Amino acid sequence: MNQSPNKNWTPLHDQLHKTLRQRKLLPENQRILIAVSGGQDSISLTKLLLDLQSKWGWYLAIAHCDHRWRSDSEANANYVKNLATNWQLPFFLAVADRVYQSEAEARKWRYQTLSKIALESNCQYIVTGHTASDRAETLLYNLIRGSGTDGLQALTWQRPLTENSSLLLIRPLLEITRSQTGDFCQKQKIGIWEDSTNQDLRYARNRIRLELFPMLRQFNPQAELALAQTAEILSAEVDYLENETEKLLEKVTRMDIDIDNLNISELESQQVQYINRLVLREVPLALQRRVIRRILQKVLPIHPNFSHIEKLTNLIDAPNRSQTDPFPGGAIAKVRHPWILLFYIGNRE
Ligand SMILES: Nc1ncnc2c1ncn2[C@@H]1O[C@H](COP(=O)(O)OP(=O)(O)OP(=O)(O)O)[C@@H](O)[C@H]1O
Repeated sequence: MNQSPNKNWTPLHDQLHKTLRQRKLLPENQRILIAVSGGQDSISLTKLLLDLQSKWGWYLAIAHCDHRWRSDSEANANYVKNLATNWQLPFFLAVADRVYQSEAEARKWRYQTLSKIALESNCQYIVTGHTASDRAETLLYNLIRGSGTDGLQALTWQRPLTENSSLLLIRPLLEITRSQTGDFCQKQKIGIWEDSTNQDLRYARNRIRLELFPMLRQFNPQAELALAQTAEILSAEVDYLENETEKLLEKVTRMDIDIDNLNISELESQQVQYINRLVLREVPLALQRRVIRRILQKVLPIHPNFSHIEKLTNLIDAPNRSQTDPFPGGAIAKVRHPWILLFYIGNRE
């Protein structure tokens, strides 16, 4: 890219410009709401987008959510407000009506609030400052908790935020590390609001960042980037597999074989999910497991784990009349060639 006349232009500007162009994340002339916490990542994102604004013709605005969690929450909000004023950007503040008990609850409120502000101000995009470092940490965290490959996708470039509107959440900094945003703020002489809870080792995420990652860097100084790239590769693979699973699921559960001769009166009070073993036998194990997991998600009262999925997958090749011991919630699966019959009580949907 040609050198910009802006003397503060940096390689990070070039990198983001390239990412936006290649991935088509934020098209020209769109209205964009930037979620700004006041930390180095979202501040860097705001400054970078502001500097790129004239090239892309965007409308930009800032939103900050005050969770009222910390004693300095209001000062934090004022800090972001002043920044918006200095940069001549419209500013929206939302203050939580109550103090949410868990991080998950607070996050839910934040995304709902940001969506509302975006819709009211006619913005089609909300952008956040999630970085490659966040992606690497999420990947590790999910890996340790055994979330399977879907959890390993770990933060995607974009996702829809609401069901009935086209509002999108975009994370443009997923190839930029936290140390890069730190350097950027320092060199651009932009102050940041340090969130004191980021140092609190009672939070698992902080321990991963402050204790685990320094160790991992001893094995590979680029550990964060390596993990973030792995998340990127897995993300595309999971998308592909999920598409295939969706198509297969329809075939596997379609009732196009005569089932009249199956004696299922023994469990009349229960519901039955039919699973076509002949179709499943023709596909790779990776897809068998995915289809089985999707069926169990619908039927079990809890999230199916590895052993639940294996138990049912094993019936694909098991002798006729084999059956499993009960799953949580009492569901039982029986083989009645060519079907697996999964008897269960109630329905999660
Ligand atoms: N209080 C806030 N107000 C506005 N935006 C925020 C706020 N907190 C976080 N964000 C946005 O979310 C991004 C990620 O922040 P952070 O990692 O602290 O949140 P998280 O809750 O861990 O992430 P996630 O939202 O993915 O669960 C920030 O870069 C910023 O864009």
